[in-house]
Amino acid sequence: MKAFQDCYPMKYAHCYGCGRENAMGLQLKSYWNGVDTQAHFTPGMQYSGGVPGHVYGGMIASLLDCHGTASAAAFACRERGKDMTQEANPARFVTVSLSVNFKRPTPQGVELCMRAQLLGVEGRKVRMSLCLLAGDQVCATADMLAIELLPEAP
Ligand SMILES: CCCCCCCCCCCCCCCC(=O)SCCNC(=O)CCNC(=O)[C@H](O)C(C)(C)COP(=O)(O)OP(=O)(O)OC[C@H]1O[C@@H](n2cnc3c(N)ncnc32)[C@H](O)[C@@H]1OP(=O)(O)O
Repeated sequence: MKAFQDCYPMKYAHCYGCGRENAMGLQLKSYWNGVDTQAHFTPGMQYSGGVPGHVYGGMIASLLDCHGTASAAAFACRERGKDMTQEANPARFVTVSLSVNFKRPTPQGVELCMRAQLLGVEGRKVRMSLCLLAGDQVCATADMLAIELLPEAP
């Protein structure tokens, strides 16, 4: 299965969180999970929060952010009757609003799962509900608004 981020043109493949061309980055990969989307990632021990054994909150926000923008593009393509993974130049989205609710400490040393659910597409706007799980425990939830970038001038 092709990851959403692997569909970004080379020019947009350098994001710290999800760019496949960023060797120092996280290289997050997002996929369909039925009608929703998901991604998995195990943060290294350097992403410790203040409490030993707990993941840094900024890392949690980054994982939700990058999974969210990729999901926004996939959801928007689907709403338009297209398959993002088959598009040569798919829609490109950026985050304008991300509100994270840290519900419980996120443990280090385990694979985390990020999920996104579409709430609605309105023109260039995609609203989503996201969550981050460790095993079956929801550690964080988020509301996100992503906006589609206008097509580049030739
Ligand atoms: C920058 C990178 C480029 C490359 C992209 C490549 C993409 C493929 C790689 C993806 C990689 C993933 C990356 C990880 C996720 C990030 O971290 S993205 C980086 C963080 N986000 C940003 O830097 C976004 C900064 N903001 C912007 O660039 C511009 O405000 C935007 C979003 C392009 C919109 O500007 P615009 O095209 O001039 O549109 P504008 O008319 O201002 O707004 C359109 C609509 O959005 C609404 N809106 C705009 N901003 C907001 C806001 N902050 N809150 C609420 N509503 C808003 C407006 O009210 C308007 O609504 P309507 O009036 O249509 O109802």
